[in-house]
Amino acid sequence: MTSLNIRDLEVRFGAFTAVGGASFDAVDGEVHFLIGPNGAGKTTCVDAITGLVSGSGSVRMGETELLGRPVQSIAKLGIGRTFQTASVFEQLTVAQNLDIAAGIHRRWFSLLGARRHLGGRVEEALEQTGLGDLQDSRAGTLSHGQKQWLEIGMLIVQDAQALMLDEPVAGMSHDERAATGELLHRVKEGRAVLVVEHDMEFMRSFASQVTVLHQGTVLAQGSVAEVQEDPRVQQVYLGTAAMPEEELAHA
Ligand SMILES: Nc1ncnc2c1ncn2[C@@H]1O[C@H](COP(=O)(O)OP(=O)(O)OP(=O)(O)O)[C@@H](O)[C@H]1O
Repeated sequence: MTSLNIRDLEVRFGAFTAVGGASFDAVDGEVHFLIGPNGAGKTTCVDAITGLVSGSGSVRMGETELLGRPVQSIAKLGIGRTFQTASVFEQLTVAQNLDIAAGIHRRWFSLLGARRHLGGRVEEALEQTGLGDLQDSRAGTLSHGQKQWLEIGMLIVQDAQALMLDEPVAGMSHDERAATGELLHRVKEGRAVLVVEHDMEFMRSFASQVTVLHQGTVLAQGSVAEVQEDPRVQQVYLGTAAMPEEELAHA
């Protein structure tokens, strides 16, 4: 069972404290949303978990402490991450992108050559992401949403045990958002999924657990209903221009 346990996480940039002692758990079987107004420290938390910035406190995956390890070491331990802008090889096909992510060591000309038998994890990723019909399409021809799914597939083939997704549905159509939410619920089995998100409708529809950050600290945690009913959460969102008007109506 994969469990990410974040305790008293603190990240400073010079004299400024971006994350001031945040604690929360992301466990497998749940899609855990990290929400909060602009500048709350969401991305900085993920940066600290994945080793991009230094932090103090503790981030454990099982018994393993992640803080203090370099980025590559954390990735090798099975912490995968996507960014808002998908980074896929646009000239290569969907299957070739997955092959490369899976670390199949072959010469480039053989990667670019004729179709061959796909590995089991690649097949699994194609099935989970729903990209099976597009496996021979160049990644550059995919829609924005499909590229994000391919990136998630690339984490699946790397056998990532914990997925950190930074605003995965930004710029997606309504249908792509729904498909992404369903994808996250497929991949959450056996994996911890942590989603940084501003889209409150998406969060309400697909969050198993929610942590609300505000000014670098945890304001509230719980189910969607619990955090929505929390007066402190309502105050933070109603007292800020960080959410679009239609979202304020729901907050
Ligand atoms: N490298 C850095 N140097 C200095 N300050 C930083 C750095 N990175 C982030 N910050 C500051 O830390 C705070 C938290 O930023 P962070 O990006 O984590 O917030 P966020 O909740 O992800 O916001 P958003 O939703 O707008 O992306 C912000 O005030 C930001 O300006």
